[in-house]
Amino acid sequence: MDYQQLIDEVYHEVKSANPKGKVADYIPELAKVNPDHFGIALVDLEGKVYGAGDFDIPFSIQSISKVLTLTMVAHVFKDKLWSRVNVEPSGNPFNSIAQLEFEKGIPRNPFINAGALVITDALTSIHNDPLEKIHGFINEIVGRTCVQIDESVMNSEIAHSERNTALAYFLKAYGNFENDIQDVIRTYCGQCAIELCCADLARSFSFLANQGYSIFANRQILSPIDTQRINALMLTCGFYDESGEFAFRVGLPGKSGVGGGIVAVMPNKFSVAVWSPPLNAKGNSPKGVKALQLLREKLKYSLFEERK
Ligand SMILES: NC(=O)CC[C@H](N)C(=O)O
Repeated sequence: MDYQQLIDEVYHEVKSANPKGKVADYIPELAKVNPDHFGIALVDLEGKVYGAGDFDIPFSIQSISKVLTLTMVAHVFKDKLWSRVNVEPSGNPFNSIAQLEFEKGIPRNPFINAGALVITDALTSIHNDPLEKIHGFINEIVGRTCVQIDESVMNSEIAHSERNTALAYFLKAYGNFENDIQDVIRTYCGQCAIELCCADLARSFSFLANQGYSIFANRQILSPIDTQRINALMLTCGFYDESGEFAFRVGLPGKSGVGGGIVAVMPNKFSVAVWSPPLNAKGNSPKGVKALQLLREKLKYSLFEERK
């Protein structure tokens, strides 16, 4: 399969279909991004990068960071972590407060905001400077020092963090939060404000396509079973209340963020990242979803069947 030809075709077909969305503005600083950016990068298991469009321009990874923080604590906490966070799709918006109360402070999964706050809290319990650790980890799995934080996005999100802070207080009220709430919110906003380009994002997720081994870090990041679990979570929960739709249309484990990025993996084949800032009502990028759907349809194999 000629991956460069594949993503060039996808890029041009999506550009001409031009599905519409609206740039997120509930974090005011995010609304300033140029909505016309569009890029795709695919990384094969030898580490070769194939790019189209704005694949080398950094953007705010937002909720995509939740997969990487989960990776950082998964092996430390083993099964104990899963008593603090469930593994079911939420079917609700990513920042729902009602669901957290209804379920007595145990978030539905680690990719909605409440679950991600528990993960960042767990990370804060084991590291003095968790944000530094997150940077170091991402640089390691990308294979170069590339992580930067958009301070204005971070400060904008901290200044508008009422909902996330409310979620953290709910968690604390149910005894599911160990650290200082403002410290954890700061780290959480910092991890969401990390900027990566599509190429580096796809490189950072390569270990999830490779049974937990990162060819960029030259080490096993997760065991094969934990890798399979994180991929299962991405497949069932990676797109908030549109996770079923994404599995139906694309059928790959993936994660979206309100910066307009989506990253997905085809186990044992490649990782791929797409970026287009406008979002649909569920907080996912319509161009990104379309691109991944077309890409999947053009392949002769899927997650569920090998090439004949
Ligand atoms: N869906 C997202 O990307 C949400 C992340 C965003 N930083 C928030 O907490 O609201």
